[in-house]
Amino acid sequence: MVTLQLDRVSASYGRQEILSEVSTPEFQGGQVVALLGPNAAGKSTLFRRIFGMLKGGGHVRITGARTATPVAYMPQDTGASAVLSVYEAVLLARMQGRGMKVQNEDLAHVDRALEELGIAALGERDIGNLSGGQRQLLSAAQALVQEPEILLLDEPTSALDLNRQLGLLTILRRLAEERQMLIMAALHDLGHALRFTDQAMVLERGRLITCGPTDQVVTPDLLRRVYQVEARIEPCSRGLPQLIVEGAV
Ligand SMILES: Nc1ncnc2c1ncn2[C@@H]1O[C@H](COP(=O)(O)OP(=O)(O)OP(=O)(O)O)[C@@H](O)[C@H]1O
Repeated sequence: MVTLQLDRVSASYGRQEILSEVSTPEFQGGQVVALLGPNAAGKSTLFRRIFGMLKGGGHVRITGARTATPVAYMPQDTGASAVLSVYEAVLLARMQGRGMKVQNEDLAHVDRALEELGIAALGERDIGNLSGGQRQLLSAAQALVQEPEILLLDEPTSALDLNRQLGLLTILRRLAEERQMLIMAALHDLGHALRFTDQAMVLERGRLITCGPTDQVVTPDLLRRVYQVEARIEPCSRGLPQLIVEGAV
């Protein structure tokens, strides 16, 4: 089973250190981990560091991977400038690192990713003409079609309507279990974190301030200290944890 552990991971842009000695316990395939923290805390920077786009101190330890490139990364902003159809864009993502000889299996994976994310009907559309939410679902399809063992998602639901937010998070939860994939998602919606993730890690000004089971990490105290909001967490009528924000501190 794939595992990911951060050991005193640091990262800088030029001389400015952004991440400082971030260490975590070992996360495992099948888990969904929320990466939390206020704006500019360093969440995207941590993803770039894990993905290998940024170098820095410390170690990103990945063990038990079946493939040479086990990590896929869905960045936050996905401007689409190339003249490609949605289908072609997902196929191109699929072929990254696999050469250009497209097999039937690759096409089947593209179909499945588009189907799973509910955008199969957009296959022929030019990626330049998609709405923000459609583009976000396309990015998720481009990441999933690579069959990653570790999937890093930077605010994957930020442009989606409520129904699609729940839909995407439900699919990710299921895929993590079915494929024993480790998913790490940066989220600003702490209610979603409570509902859909097993573990949570919180960055503040580039430092990890807490990490553990989400229901032990996301507490009124954390919301007050880190996010400066007063909030309660209560079970909804279905017994699921619900975050009720009362206001700014
Ligand atoms: N390419 C870059 N060059 C220089 N500084 C950068 C660069 N990218 C990000 N930063 C800075 O690094 C810090 C962390 O940014 P990062 O995008 O990692 O935060 P974040 O937690 O993802 O924020 P948000 O929730 O607002 O998306 C910020 O102060 C940001 O201005």
